[in-house]
Amino acid sequence: MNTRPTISPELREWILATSRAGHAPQTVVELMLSHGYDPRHSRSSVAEVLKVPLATLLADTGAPLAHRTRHPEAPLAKVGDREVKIALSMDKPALRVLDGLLTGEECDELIALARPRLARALTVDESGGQQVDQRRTSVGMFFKLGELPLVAQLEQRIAELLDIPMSHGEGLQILHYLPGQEYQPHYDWFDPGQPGYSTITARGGQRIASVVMYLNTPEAGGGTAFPEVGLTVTALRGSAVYFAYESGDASSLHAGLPVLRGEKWIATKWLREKPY
Ligand SMILES: O=C(O)CCC(=O)C(=O)O
Ligand SMILES: [Fe+2]
Repeated sequence: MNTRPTISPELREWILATSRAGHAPQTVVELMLSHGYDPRHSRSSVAEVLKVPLATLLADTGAPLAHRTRHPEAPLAKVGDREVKIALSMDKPALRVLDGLLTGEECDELIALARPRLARALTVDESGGQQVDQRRTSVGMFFKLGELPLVAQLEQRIAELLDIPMSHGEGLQILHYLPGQEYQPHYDWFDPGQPGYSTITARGGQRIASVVMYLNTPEAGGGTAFPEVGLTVTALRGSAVYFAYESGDASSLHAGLPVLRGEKWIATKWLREKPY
């Protein structure tokens, strides 16, 4: 019996390109599964094209492996052509302040790209739908994953810094706050007890970490507060706060404090445990 998989030229090309982009063979398998490919076919195709032993790829089933982020270590992390400063580290919640994650020009360009597309920011409601929420009064928009070269470049930088495939990221969200606007204390992870939990996590699973990037420096106010640990991260153009919250860490409660003067622009990247 011929046990070699039938692999279309397109699929072969995609597997090679995905591997060249830095994804491990197992991740390529997971990506295929998330696109609806049959588990056995995914595994045998990746083994064949990337010339890795079939036994090194998980025999399993269709359920992609849960992934964790790596917390960057002080003092510096080199990612591509950037040197990011780890200005502050905290264990609980697992948190890092990342200085110089973006250049000033990148911040300005993101704002310019997002500005014409802003609408009132929503939150996820109990059943997994989107809702207007009094706790969140900013306006915002989402870029699709890799939608523009700058967006893709930033997503690649975050993926490398946190050692998690780009495919685990939700689309980049841009938020704009004016004086008085805020995002009241909340968790970014989804409560397993809420009715819409299985709908919200059907794609990508649970959220495991967030990166909030500051695209400008508000004149006053607008920091990100972590009230459980008495920490406020200053919103400074080009810097970011990364925090992770495995198994729904309650210490990751946080808030976008009201802007007092000026305005505030952020880009938020949420990461999931599985390809999203
Ligand atoms: O505005 C901030 O500083 C925090 C934003 C935030 O918590 C979020 O986008 O989930
Ligand atoms: Fe948040």
